[in-house]
Amino acid sequence: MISAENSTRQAGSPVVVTGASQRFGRNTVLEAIDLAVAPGEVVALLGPSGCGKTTLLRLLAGLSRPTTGSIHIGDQLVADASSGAFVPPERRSIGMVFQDYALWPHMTVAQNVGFPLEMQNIGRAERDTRIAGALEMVGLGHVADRQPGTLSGGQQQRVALARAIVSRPRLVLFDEPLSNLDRELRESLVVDIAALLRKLGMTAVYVTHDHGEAFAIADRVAILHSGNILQIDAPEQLVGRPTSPQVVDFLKLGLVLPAEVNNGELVIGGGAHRLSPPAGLVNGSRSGDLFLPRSALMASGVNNGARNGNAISGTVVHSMFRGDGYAVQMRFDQNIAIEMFSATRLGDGTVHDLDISWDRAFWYPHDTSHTERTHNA
Ligand SMILES: Nc1ncnc2c1ncn2[C@@H]1O[C@H](COP(=O)(O)OP(=O)(O)OP(=O)(O)O)[C@@H](O)[C@H]1O
Repeated sequence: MISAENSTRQAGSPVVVTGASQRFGRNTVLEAIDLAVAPGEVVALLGPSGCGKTTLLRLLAGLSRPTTGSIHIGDQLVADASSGAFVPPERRSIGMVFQDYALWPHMTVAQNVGFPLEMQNIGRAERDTRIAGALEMVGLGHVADRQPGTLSGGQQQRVALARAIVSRPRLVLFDEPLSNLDRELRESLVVDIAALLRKLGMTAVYVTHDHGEAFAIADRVAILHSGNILQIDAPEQLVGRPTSPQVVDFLKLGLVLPAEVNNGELVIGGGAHRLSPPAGLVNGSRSGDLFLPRSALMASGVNNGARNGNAISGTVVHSMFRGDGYAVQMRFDQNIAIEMFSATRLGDGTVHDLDISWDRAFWYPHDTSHTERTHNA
């Protein structure tokens, strides 16, 4: 159990990234990223493999230089592509926690945790007090004299966390820190890390590809896709008001159906489905993506062949028992499927109508003259 009850609250620094891009040869991995992290704020970078999360973290750490743009940590300009200014990692006052713990096996836990303080030439007595304090905070005061190799994975990651915070850095960076741990341990440790960061008021950037982890730890989550930040918002806002179909798709929030608008009707899949949206939802555009969150869809029974503009029919791929009901995979088109919850098993291959609550639907117009997404609430 991590405890921060006796620590003094300290504020981390703000971080401002302006127009930062990263190119490797002809490959642009990050495109003109703007990101502002407030003092004491925890921001998660969430996105699929290869979207540029670690690359952005490495820029913040000073492990690589941006091709364009600049980065401030607090008042310090730590990287600026146009002037060539660059502050190396050891002079940025940052703590880092990696996926593989990166502890020194030949040192004791206390020596590992005290290493950043030694680098800062902090005297022995002060060092010992701070090491003991940091180990206490991560609930590992009793293993100070052990070697990391004799500890469990979860304990080793707590040692790495103690080492990252012991020198009271301005910013703590996490790169998929829980990926090597089993699910139960991940869930408990993420809650503990979040509590510790909040107690200490530390600014943190946390890279993960796990939605649950990002939502549990972050004040705001940035969704990265192909080197761009698609949306950065509080978890509730991301789920409740996604600003693009890509965000919906990545977070698996429901059904995204590309549609043409014809005489007020939404024509989907070349006419396979025809829906009658309420006035105002599609707002005069000719085509777009209709987003129906799971909460906007309710199974209303086996389709009887009749056309209903307020329901969409899908074919059950399979129903899987999940203890409190069934996870049902439904297919609407060759490439469009979602997983839904049903209290009863729905027969494989049967066609069901899903009633649409239009007040929960979103519309993302394709037409450039209608770039705002609309929501019918
Ligand atoms: N030093 C490098 N030279 C060339 N390409 C690189 C270099 N570092 C990263 N890349 C490329 O940049 C892209 C983004 O990599 P990055 O590690 O930032 O992704 P990520 O989102 O962290 O992915 P993952 O979740 O798999 O770690 C990848 O296509 C990767 O191959």
